[in-house]
Amino acid sequence: MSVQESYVPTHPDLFIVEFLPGDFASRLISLKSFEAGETIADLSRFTRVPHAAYDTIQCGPGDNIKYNSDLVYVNHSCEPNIAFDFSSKDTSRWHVRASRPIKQGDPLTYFYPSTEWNMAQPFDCLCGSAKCLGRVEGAVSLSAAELSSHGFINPWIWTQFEAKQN
Ligand SMILES: C[S@@+](CC[C@H](N)C(=O)[O-])C[C@H]1O[C@@H](n2cnc3c(N)ncnc32)[C@H](O)[C@@H]1O
Repeated sequence: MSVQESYVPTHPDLFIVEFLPGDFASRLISLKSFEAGETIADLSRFTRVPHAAYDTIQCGPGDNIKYNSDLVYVNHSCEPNIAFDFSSKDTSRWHVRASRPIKQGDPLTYFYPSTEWNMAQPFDCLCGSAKCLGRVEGAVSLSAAELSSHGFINPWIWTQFEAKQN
């Protein structure tokens, strides 16, 4: 059975996965409109995993989680429309929110270096934005200006960045 055939939506009221041919070409589409700053979903389904992979997200240094949800299909964009916020010490407050207005039918994207310090699977970005950085390897390879011009960045990434400077 293919991934598509065995797919069971985790948030059928919020998202739909658009399965596209090619490696890692699928994407997550919003079924609703959101205002900038609006919370879209909590991240309560996550589980911690020991190693970073293409389908994990970093919530702290050496701290990787699996979403266990459709959110794994959110692609990177250098001009993203959502943000994953791991800034609270209380994990029940971790959430994903709209970083700019989102219309029903828009693909959902976030800026991967906002959570990924050093990515397990770097790639050449196809986001098509005028602000595109090209190669996406994680925050470790970005300058302060590059890091600060693509929306929200998780505080622990800034902490790593400052440590690297010193
Ligand atoms: C967690 S997956 C996202 C869902 C993925 N598109 C899929 O079909 O499974 C992350 C992978 O998607 C691909 N990807 C995500 N955003 C991309 C982008 N802007 N340009 C090119 N590839 C991207 C990369 O291969 C990346 O390692």
